[in-house]
Amino acid sequence: MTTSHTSDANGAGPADEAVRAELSRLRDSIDNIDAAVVHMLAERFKCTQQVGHLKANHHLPPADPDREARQIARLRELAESAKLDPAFAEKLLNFIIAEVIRHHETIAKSA
Ligand SMILES: O=C(O)C(=O)C[C@]1(C(=O)O)C=C[C@@H](O)C=C1
Repeated sequence: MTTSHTSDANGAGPADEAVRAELSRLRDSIDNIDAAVVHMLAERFKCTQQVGHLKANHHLPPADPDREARQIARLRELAESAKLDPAFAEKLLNFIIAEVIRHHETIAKSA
């Protein structure tokens, strides 16, 4: 059914157009945030690669559980004050650190 005051050629009316514009605006911001996350992670991995070489050169173990415990406690507090689920923040950090430890192990094997 087509009614000229609510629909255009695609069956979308003025309200749908506003919704599409809002969705597009929000998605532009999401794309910018995702790009920032990628750039920040790339910088973090540049640092951790250096840590990996330092540890391998000085025969230090790839993982440091005490350091991780401090990082998790700190990140959970930051998450809480930012109204982000602390459990999610912890899972994300653990996911990143697991990848870093894998890199450290690769560096140590090739040293
Ligand atoms: O700080 C270190 O010792 C690191 O190797 C870096 C890092 C991290 O990614 O933050 C990774 C592994 C360790 O278990 C703890 C922290």
